[in-house]
Amino acid sequence: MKPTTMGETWARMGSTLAGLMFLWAFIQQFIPYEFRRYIEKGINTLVSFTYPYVEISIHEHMGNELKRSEAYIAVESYLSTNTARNVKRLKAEMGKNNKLTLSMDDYEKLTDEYQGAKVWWSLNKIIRSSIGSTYHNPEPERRYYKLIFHKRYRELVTESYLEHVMKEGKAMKERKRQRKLYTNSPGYNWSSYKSTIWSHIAFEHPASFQTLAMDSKKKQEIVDDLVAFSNGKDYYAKIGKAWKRGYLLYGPPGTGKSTMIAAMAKLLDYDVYDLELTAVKDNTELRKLLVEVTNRSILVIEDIDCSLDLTGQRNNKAERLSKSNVGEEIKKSNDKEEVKELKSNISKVTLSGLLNFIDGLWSSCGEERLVVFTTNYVGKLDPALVRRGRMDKHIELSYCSFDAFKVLAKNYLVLESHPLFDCIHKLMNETKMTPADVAENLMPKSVFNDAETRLLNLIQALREVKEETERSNVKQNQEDDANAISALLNVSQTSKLVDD
Ligand SMILES: Nc1ncnc2c1ncn2[C@@H]1O[C@H](COP(=O)(O)OP(=O)(O)OP(=O)(O)O)[C@@H](O)[C@H]1O
Ligand SMILES: [Mg+2]
Repeated sequence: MKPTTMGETWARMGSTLAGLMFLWAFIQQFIPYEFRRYIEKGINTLVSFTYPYVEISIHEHMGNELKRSEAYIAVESYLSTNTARNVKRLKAEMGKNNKLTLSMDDYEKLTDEYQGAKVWWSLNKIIRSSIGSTYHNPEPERRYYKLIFHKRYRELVTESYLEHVMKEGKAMKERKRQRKLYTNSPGYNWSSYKSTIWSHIAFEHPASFQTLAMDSKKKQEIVDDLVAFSNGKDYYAKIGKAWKRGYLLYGPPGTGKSTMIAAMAKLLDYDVYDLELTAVKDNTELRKLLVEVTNRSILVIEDIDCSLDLTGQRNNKAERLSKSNVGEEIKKSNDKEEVKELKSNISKVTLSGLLNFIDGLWSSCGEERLVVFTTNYVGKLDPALVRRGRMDKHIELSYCSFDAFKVLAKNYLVLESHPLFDCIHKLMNETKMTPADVAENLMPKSVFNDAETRLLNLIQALREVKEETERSNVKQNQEDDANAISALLNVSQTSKLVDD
């Protein structure tokens, strides 16, 4: 690619055209309408005769498509290769390994050569005027690339060059890809200036399946399942199933559910979309969000039991107001702003709306996607939500086993074995401690903490948990005995009354 040499030509052509337009605007008011149509038609024919160039536009969004066009994304990465050298105004974005990826800025142009043919690319935008735009909520912008080439290269460009651009662009995008963590913001005004309703940051979570503490056989089974899924394009097409898979991760807090999601993303090199369901207004907004999710990604809904009420109406997470309370509050309130805020607390995301995306007709949009739900209380979930086909694989993450402890010891202490391991093994069979708590005890608490001190800390903590469990078991037994005795006494008193 070479820097544009067309600059002056464009400028000259622009001013000539502007002059002609002005002249035409002036004289057309003296010409009757019928003649004007003929003249305009004639001018168009003349221009197409004399203007030897062909133009192709590639829009970021086609028609009513909600997703960014794949062709646009491919052109963007194809042109980014030599952009840094050839273009003066650039946009920078964080790429792989903390390196900046550069692409051309709006209204920049550059020249490319392909098999002896010269072509010109430019990045333009259309600002659509809409009612109600303000400084904070400006007009929506629609970007598009324009490709210009001489008509004698029409065949070469349409049949070979564009294919080359698509292929190279997609390959470059994949090479430079930095994994991203996306999230949705509450009450987002999606018609505004941003082209996407997800916000993202670079995703560089250090967790991997090597560092994940769990039963090694179970871990291998999950890894095999994930790898088979990511290589399963042809298989899924053959059996007529959308190329996606659902995982339900359940278990007590601190057992590694979120850590496993990070490990999954690292293993498959996928992006993560962390969907905060309580921030989604209704099913329409949910649909807009989900069609924007890119391929090769994991859609995550954490704590699904807290996000969605199983009657179909969303629960307000934590202490938010319940629907009936909101209704009461709205009636009482005189403040318009407060009423607006209270109304926005009423959500309309339904269970059926969510299910429709997981395996309804909408699920077929996009491919190579994992859907992961996490919960602490698997029993609370609606069977419809977690049945196979929706959540294909159910994975229980539980308290730390000795096998899992060995992984943590390797991660935190770089130890494969130690004489204290036997004692820990025995205590772990008798107690329940989460991997998060085990990991915390293995962390250095000062610079002088060696591996042995940290193992002793863990033993101490395990003993405390064991004693606490025993104490609460004794208390529970005493309560049970007391309840049984009072029940017996009640029965004997009743029978005495009956006898009397
Ligand atoms: N199985 C595990 N392997 C390695 N580290 C773990 C594991 N489980 C927990 N941890 C450690 O404990 C911390 C908390 O774990 P994590 O956030 O994955 O738990 P969680 O199951 O998602 O909990 P919650 O249900 O509260 O969301 C992690 O940062 C990690 O360091
Ligand atoms: Mg979690």
